[in-house]
This record gives sequence, structure tokens and C-alpha cells, in this order.
Amino acid sequence: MIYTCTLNPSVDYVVELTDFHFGELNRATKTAFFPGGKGINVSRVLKRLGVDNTAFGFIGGFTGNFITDALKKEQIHCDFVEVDGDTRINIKLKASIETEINGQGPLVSDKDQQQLIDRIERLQEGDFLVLAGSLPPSLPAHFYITMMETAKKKGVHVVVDTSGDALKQAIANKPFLVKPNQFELGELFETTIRSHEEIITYGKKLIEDGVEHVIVSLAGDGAFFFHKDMTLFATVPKGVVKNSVGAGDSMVAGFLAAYVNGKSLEEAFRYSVAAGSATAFSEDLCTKVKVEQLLNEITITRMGDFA
Ligand SMILES: Nc1ncnc2c1ncn2[C@@H]1O[C@H](COP(=O)(O)OP(=O)(O)OP(=O)(O)O)[C@@H](O)[C@H]1O
Ligand SMILES: O=P(O)(O)OC[C@@]1(O)O[C@H](CO)[C@@H](O)[C@@H]1O
Repeated sequence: MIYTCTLNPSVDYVVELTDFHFGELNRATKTAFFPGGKGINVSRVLKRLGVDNTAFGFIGGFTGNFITDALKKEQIHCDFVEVDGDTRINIKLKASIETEINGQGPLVSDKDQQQLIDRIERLQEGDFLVLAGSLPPSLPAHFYITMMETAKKKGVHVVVDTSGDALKQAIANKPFLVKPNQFELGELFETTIRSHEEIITYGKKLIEDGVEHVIVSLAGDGAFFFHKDMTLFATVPKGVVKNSVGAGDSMVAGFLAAYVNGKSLEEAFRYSVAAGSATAFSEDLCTKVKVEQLLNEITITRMGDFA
């Protein structure tokens, strides 16, 4: 079974405008609400790709109810810990360029934290746990590690999609999969990455450090995949980008969906890139039909065996 965990879910309020002017009254041309947060996006895409899963995390208030209702309508199992405050609202402004304002998130008590750890304690060997997104400010920075250690003791495969210190600490626990973008990969090694050669150097370094699978996304410029037996580069399909929110999360879901269905690593990587681009080319997250339409538009090159 696949479980996703979103410590800081969000209602994503997407506001479209022809133009945005600071300090003035701006009127939207279109608005929409979506259940959001990285793990929740992974859950939604997994379900669309035909993979049942359960969503964990902390949720609260009227915004939390909106999320659980939306997920239940999509037949995603929800096993959230209910907190006292309101789940945050993240604003996604789409004018000539995209601007995001992410909220802080509610207070999470020690008791709430323990309830989430108890859920992780109940996972079984061979399960997958996707830990994704930022921590609400009230959670200690090492909470990711506490969750990872709990899961690893149970023989659970842990996937980590976060950034900054939380990602850095997670690497030490040898996760099954991480998916940094180019900037996040640089952040991990306290450097700025500018070339494919540098991506290969640092991607391989993560494998040497014990991460099993690494996907490095480069938005419209392709993606790399690293495993102890191979380094692959994929082109991305061409299309009109409508929405980059959730594209990275869709890559995680695409890889996992193909992997648990027994596809080879190369095919799982192809599926991952197709899912990322299918979301980028959609208003909401990708659909299975759209992902499968893009599979043949991706060229994968083997960069030589990992030595
Ligand atoms: N211009 C584009 N053309 C085609 N595909 C794209 C484009 N931009 C993004 N994508 C798809 O989205 C994937 C993820 O993009 P990106 O590297 O921006 O990830 P990310 O930074 O984790 O995204 P986010 O945090 O916005 O979800 C890419 O690997 C690709 O499949
Ligand atoms: O603040 P975080 O947890 O880093 O990111 C949250 C978020 O921006 O990520 C998702 C897209 O990846 C959105 O649904 C959500 O609003």
C-alpha cells in the first residue's frame, strides 16, 4: 500500500488575472480552489493513475473539511490527524508570470504529532510512505527524521519530496526516492548548479550517500534519473504550460505508480516525466489519458553506467 503524508496541507486558491498591479484593486478573470499540499497532490495523481493510496497528515478547520471532502469525492482514503487550527490557504496568482504566497499552517500539538507517529507505526514491511512538503512552523525540524526512522524500522520504503534542511537531514536516512529540482539539488550541497555535468556529479553523490533512486527535474529542460546501475536523461514533451503547481509531485506519483505496477526503472522514469508534463499542460493535475499520450514523446538516453 502507498501512504502519502502532508504535514502542511493547503487549499490552493488559484487566481487568474490578465495583469497584476501592486497597490491597486485587481479583479480576477477566473478563480478556483483545489485541495493542495505536496503529498495530497501525489495521492490525487496516484489515484488518477489507478493506484489506491491513503493520505496522512495534519488537517483542521473549514479548509481542512474542504480538503477531506474533495479527496473523498475522488475516492482517496483519508486518515488525517485533526488539529485545532485551520489548514492554510495558499494563493497561486497567475498573471503574465506565476506568483505563489504559501501560508504558514496551524499549530500542531505534541499529542497530534504522536498520533501521526502512531499511524506510521502501523505500516507494514514493503509499504511506501511519501513524505512531502514543508513543515508547519510549530513542528520541530527533525520531525521528518522521526517519521523516517519510524517507517524504516518497519521496512517501509520512504520517498521524500521536500527542500532545505528537512531534505538534507532526510538524505542521511537513505530514502527510496528523492526528487529535487536543479535549485534544490544545489541547495543540498550548498552550491549553485549550472550544468548537466554538475547535475551528474551531485546526482551520483546522492546515490553514493545511499539514496536508492534520484530524479532531478529541470522544468522544460528535461530530467535526470540516478540509480546504482544507471544514469538516464529524459527530454520533456513540448506543449503549452498552463500550470506548474503540482508538476513535481506528479513526477513522484508517476514514478511510484509505474514502479508498483512492475515496470522497469527506465519505464517508471518515463512515466514520471510524462506525468510531470501532463500536469504542466493541464489546469488541474494530470489525467491517466494525458500521461499516456505523452509517453512516446519522451526520449531517454543512457548516460553510461554508474561507476
Ligand atoms: N516547460 C515545460 N515543458 C514540459 N514539461 C514541463 C515544463 N515545465 C515543467 N514541466 C514538467 O514538470 C516537471 C517538474 O518540473 P520542475 O522541474 O519545475 O519541478 P518542481 O520545481 O518540483 O515543480 P513544482 O514545485 O512546481 O511542482 C518536469 O520534469 C516536466 O515533466
Ligand atoms: O509550502 P510547501 O509545503 O513547500 O508547498 C505547498 C505547495 O506549494 O506545494 C504544492 C505544489 O507542489 C501545492 O499544492 C502547495 O500549495
